[in-house]
Amino acid sequence: MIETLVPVKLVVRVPCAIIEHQGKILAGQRSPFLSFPLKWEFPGGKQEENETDEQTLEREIMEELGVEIHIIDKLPVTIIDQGWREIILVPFVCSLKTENIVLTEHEQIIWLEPDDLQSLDWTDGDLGIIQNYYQYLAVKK
Ligand SMILES: Nc1nc2c([nH]c(=O)n2[C@@H]2O[C@H](COP(=O)(O)OP(=O)(O)OP(=O)(O)O)[C@@H](O)[C@H]2O)c(=O)[nH]1
Repeated sequence: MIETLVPVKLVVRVPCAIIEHQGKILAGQRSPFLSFPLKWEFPGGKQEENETDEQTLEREIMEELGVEIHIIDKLPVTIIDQGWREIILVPFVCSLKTENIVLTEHEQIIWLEPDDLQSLDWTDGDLGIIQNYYQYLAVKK
């Protein structure tokens, strides 16, 4: 019998928020000291045990931006295969329930018109999320 060792791949589920406010969308720039330094992302983070996607998102947004959000819609997931791990990005369209943003992790944030989102240097996978968001907006019209 031939035995082979099948490497186990880490799977990380990451709910993230496309936050709409006054016609603009929030993008966050990652810290220079973390993975994907200075890349742009939709705020969010890794799911913890026994959390729903929505609970993770509300917790992460409170931790990272200090605000509460309304979750409006869920967009298709995007999977990023990094070889050693797979990141399942779960994007939600959201609005702000409270508005006083205090940054605890991001280098900076920026509010952009939807059409301008593609001008930033996003983390892998986020351009797919942006395309899905455009389709969502087109159907909503
Ligand atoms: N929140 C968020 N994370 C994203 C996006 N795109 C993307 O690839 N990611 C990746 O998903 C993971 C989110 O985990 P995290 O927010 O806890 O960040 P982290 O730096 O502690 O994670 P890491 O050091 O394990 O990479 C990161 O590796 C991040 O780079 C995105 O749009 N939003």
